[in-house]
Amino acid sequence: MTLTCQQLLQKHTQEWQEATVHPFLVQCKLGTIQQNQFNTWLVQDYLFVVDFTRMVGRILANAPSQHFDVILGGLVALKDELNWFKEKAALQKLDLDTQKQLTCSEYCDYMNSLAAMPYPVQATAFWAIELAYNQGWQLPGVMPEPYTEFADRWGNPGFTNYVKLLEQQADQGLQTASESIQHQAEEAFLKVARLEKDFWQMAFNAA
Ligand SMILES: Cc1ncc(CO)c(N)n1
Repeated sequence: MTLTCQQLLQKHTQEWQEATVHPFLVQCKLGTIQQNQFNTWLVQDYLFVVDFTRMVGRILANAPSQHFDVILGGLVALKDELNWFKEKAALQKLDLDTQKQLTCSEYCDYMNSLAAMPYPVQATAFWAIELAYNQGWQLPGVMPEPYTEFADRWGNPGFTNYVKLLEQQADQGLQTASESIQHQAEEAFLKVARLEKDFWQMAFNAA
């Protein structure tokens, strides 16, 4: 039996719900999130995306060449995203040269540790990380200013489509993977879900 991304979502609905539905996002939607909470998220997510970009670069190096198109598209989007984060931080006079909080640090360490894992595990984690933000920012519905563009960055239809392509690539990798590798992919999915939940809570705690 081969594992698929959809099976992971069906098997672990509770964990995935906790990864993608959080008071932080609800309060962005309501416009009641505190500036301190939002700014903490902004700075820590920039630091996250720096290490995420490194992870995607390493995944590209392991991927079959048929997967390059989607991954290179992702890297181009990350080039834009990193510059966008810097602009947003500058507008709020936030210092990006800041220490990672513990949860951010744990997430980045985990992404670094994926370097030693087989490609299907990496591709599954990559898909899960992007899906978490795609669904997380999309589920609450249209957000008020100044959060509209944040929700749109990860919730827009083009991003949804990109995540579907990542899913196809992960599924393709899993199709020929051993049971042991499929098990590692499931563990990676659950680890990402837990770290996503903790990341929202980390920012929320800044109140
Ligand atoms: C914590 C976190 N997860 C996922 C993404 C999506 O890239 C992000 N920017 N930050």
